[in-house]
Formats: sequence, structure tokens, C-alpha cells
Amino acid sequence: MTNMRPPQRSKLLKVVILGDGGVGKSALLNRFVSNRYEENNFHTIGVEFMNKDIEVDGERYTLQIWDTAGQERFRALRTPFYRGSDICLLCYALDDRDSLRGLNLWRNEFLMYADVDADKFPFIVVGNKNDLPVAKRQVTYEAVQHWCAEQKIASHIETSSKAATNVTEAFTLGLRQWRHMECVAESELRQQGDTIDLTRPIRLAQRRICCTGGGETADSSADVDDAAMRSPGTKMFGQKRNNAKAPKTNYRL
Ligand SMILES: Nc1nc2c(ncn2[C@@H]2O[C@H](COP(=O)(O)OP(=O)(O)OP(=O)(O)O)[C@@H](O)[C@H]2O)c(=O)[nH]1
Repeated sequence: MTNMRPPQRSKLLKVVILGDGGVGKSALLNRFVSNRYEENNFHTIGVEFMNKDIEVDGERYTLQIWDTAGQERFRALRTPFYRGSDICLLCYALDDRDSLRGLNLWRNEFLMYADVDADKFPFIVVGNKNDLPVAKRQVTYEAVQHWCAEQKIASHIETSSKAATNVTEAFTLGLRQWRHMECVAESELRQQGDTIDLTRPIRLAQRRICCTGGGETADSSADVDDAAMRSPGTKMFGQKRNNAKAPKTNYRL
């Protein structure tokens, strides 16, 4: 009789990608999941998601990655999908300094609708389009590091979906940051010993239930959300991009 180990189950984690319109969120997702890149992408309208299996440090994960519309007019369509997230990628483009300034707003919007604790949530800051020549660069690595330090965000990486640089690494960074936060949360729980404080929300459990699609959601988006969860690869909304560079979001107006 052989001593067969049961197959290791992978953890399902929900990842949300946020950032101004045109910074390259969809390109990042497509490069990561399908290893494809298109110069003239569609605008995302609302949200779409894709699943990707990945192994990091001997652990298997299924990432359910939600790509969101960066334009302000789609705010009401995207925000209901933030709840239950485990990891958030905040994206800017290296040739667009406004997109870095926009990260404050994206982070705040996420915190409000995902209802998570800012200091205990794994945010990863992703600077896309680092294949562009230095002359086109409007955002320095140091400026972003400075912003990250102010926000107490530990993880920042520059990527190129076009040149396939650091794309898998960005998601891996997110996973490692998530695991770090989980370890901290677990050790805090252990330190509390046998005492269970029923007045405090148990974030970890809530997140896990939500991201498997079985969580209770109070808002009316729950049906849409659940339907989407059951059909991976769903493109929920889409609109043809007329110009190669997306129009700027009016988020800040
Ligand atoms: N040079 C370069 N261009 C990129 C890269 N990624 C995306 N682009 C360009 O940027 C355009 C916009 O990319 P998208 O992925 O659609 O941007 P988005 O952030 O999803 O935009 P919205 O859906 O409007 O929120 C693409 O059509 C590409 O032309 C990259 O890594 N390098």
C-alpha cells in the first residue's frame, strides 16, 4: 500500500486592481493570466474578473482577480465589488504623474467600500509601463517610495505588461504581504489567549466567507456578485477603447 498524501488544497483569495483609467490595469491582468498583451485595449466598464492558480513558497493559491473601471463615471458599478477582498493592487502609470496623485483617492475609496482596517490590509503599489523611455517618465521611484512610507505601505514594484516585466512578481508580492498580515493577525489572536472579544469584528473569517461567494452582503449588488463568482473569466461590462491612450479619469474633479 502506498502512503499517498491527500492533494493539497489551494486557498482562494480575492484580489482587486485599482487605479486611474489607462494606467494599464487590464493589461496587467491579461499578461498575468493569459500572458497576452494588446496595444489597443477596451475600456473596462464596471468590473471583470479572471482566476489564476499560482504556487508561492510551497503553498497553492487560486487568485480571483477583479479588474475595475478607472473612470469616475463607473464608480457606482465597481465599488460594490470591493467587499471581501484579500489583496489590493493600487496602480499608477510611470508616464502619468496625476495617476500617482490619484492613488490617495483610490486607497480611500477602497477602504470605505471594502470596510477594512488600513494598517492591516495588504496594499501593493504597482507602477506600470516601465518599458517606456526615461524621457517619458513623470514619476520617480523615490517619489512613490515616499508616498508609500507616508501611507505605511510596504510593497512597491514597477512593472511592464508590454515587456512582461515583474508582472507575476507583483502578484507574488501581494501574496507574501497578505500572508505576513495573516501571521500578524493570528499571533494577535493567540496573544489574546482564550478570551474572545465579541465586540470586535473578526475580519479574517469574514473575508474568507465573502471571497468564496458564500458571504452575506447587505447591498443590492450581492446577486450580481454571486452570479459573477460562479462563472470565472466573466467580463461583466466592456466598451471599445477608441484611442490607444485612455482618456483621463475625471475622478479628481
Ligand atoms: N508602454 C506600455 N503601455 C501600456 C502598458 N500597459 C498598458 N499600456 C497601454 O495603456 C493602454 C491602457 O491600458 P489598459 O490596461 O486598458 O488600462 P486600464 O487601466 O485597464 O484602463 P480602464 O479600463 O479605462 O480603467 C493600453 O491600451 C496600452 O496601449 C505597458 O506596460 N507599457
